[in-house]
Amino acid sequence: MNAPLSFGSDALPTLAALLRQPAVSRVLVLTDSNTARLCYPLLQPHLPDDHKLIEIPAGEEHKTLSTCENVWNCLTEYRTDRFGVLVNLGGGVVTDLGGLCAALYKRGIRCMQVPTTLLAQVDASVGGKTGVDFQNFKNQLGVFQEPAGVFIDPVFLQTLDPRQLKSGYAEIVKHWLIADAAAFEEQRRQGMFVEDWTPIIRESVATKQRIVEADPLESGLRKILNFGHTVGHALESFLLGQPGREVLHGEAIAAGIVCESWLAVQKGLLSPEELDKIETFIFSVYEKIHFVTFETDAIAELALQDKKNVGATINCTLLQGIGHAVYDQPVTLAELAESLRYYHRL
Ligand SMILES: NC(=O)c1ccc[n+]([C@@H]2O[C@H](COP(=O)([O-])OP(=O)(O)OC[C@H]3O[C@@H](n4cnc5c(N)ncnc54)[C@H](O)[C@@H]3O)[C@@H](O)[C@H]2O)c1
Ligand SMILES: O=C(O)C(=O)C[C@@H](O)[C@H](O)[C@H](O)COP(=O)(O)O
Ligand SMILES: [Zn+2]
Repeated sequence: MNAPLSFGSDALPTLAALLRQPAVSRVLVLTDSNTARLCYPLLQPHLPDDHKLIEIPAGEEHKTLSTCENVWNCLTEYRTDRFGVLVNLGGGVVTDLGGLCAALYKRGIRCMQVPTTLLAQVDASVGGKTGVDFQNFKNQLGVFQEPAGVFIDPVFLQTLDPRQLKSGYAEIVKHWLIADAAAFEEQRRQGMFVEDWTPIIRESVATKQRIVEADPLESGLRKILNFGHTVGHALESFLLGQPGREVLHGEAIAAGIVCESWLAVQKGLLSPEELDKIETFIFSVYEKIHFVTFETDAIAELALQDKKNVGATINCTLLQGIGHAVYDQPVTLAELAESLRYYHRL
């Protein structure tokens, strides 16, 4: 079941009321170095006076087990008991990592997600996937654990830089492509022009919640939420830890969307005209990610660690027409590498 979700200007007051209940022994707030500065001042008036702060460095490179250890050190030093509540205030790195820290500390304490990036508001804070990267493989360690609540207030987006907004937008586009052809068509016609994110966030969250509700542990249908991620994660992993070449999660997923749409055309699931619409739209928003052709095999091989695989079979989620996705579509390493070469040539 999806966690209770509170949206808009009600979100933080609702959180405040929950944190003041007697069943909460202590409130701990997890931030990264940016959200400590830019988002905590908005949350602070809603917190009990005796809350404690835990800060981690910002960035995907810190989404690791060693950062978790620092968080667990702090929880332990503050003598947090099982009735402590961890409030994760940040983007997807903080909500994923904080979710995992809460799930494992003393076999599980409650956490509340307060997402502060567009990406975390429409995707990462919803659905209970927690995790950290390991050996640069994305979310290699993690558990499914729903938070005690999700509190989405678009006010946090006011300080977010445009590159981060675009990164989050990729997951919105993914939701349209797998489940809402009409919304994709509307955005395609007007370009990425958004005056008010609020209705778009609401819609996107509702799409994700519907899918998660049907298959919370990803035994089937939920795999459609992973569209763009077989290639996208491989690309993100490949570039992670190469100074100056790192890309944001959503940027990698935008590239993955193009590659996997091309794969769908090869399998006769998507028409060339639909592929053209998708890639024209993607390139109207995102710059091309640079790699050289001789790197394509190495990038493709990283997909051997994808969580949708069974044994040596790489299972992709592909579009069967815009607005509809099918999961467990086997693809070969050679096909994945070819899709990257197609992207490279565009
Ligand atoms: N669990 C899931 O279902 C799920 C879904 C999608 C993505 N993810 C994960 O989410 C992560 C990406 O999340 P992200 O894009 O939010 O990145 P992020 O958490 O790194 O945040 C991006 C940057 O924005 C800063 N920031 C956060 N809120 C801000 C604000 N309001 N104003 C100014 N700066 C702010 C952060 O400090 C960081 O520097 C990836 O690790 C990805 O794997 C998880
Ligand atoms: O919620 C899901 O399910 C997703 O796949 C959403 C993705 O956008 C997200 O990036 C997720 O973290 C990927 O999960 P993984 O299982 O491929 O690590
Ligand atoms: Zn994603």
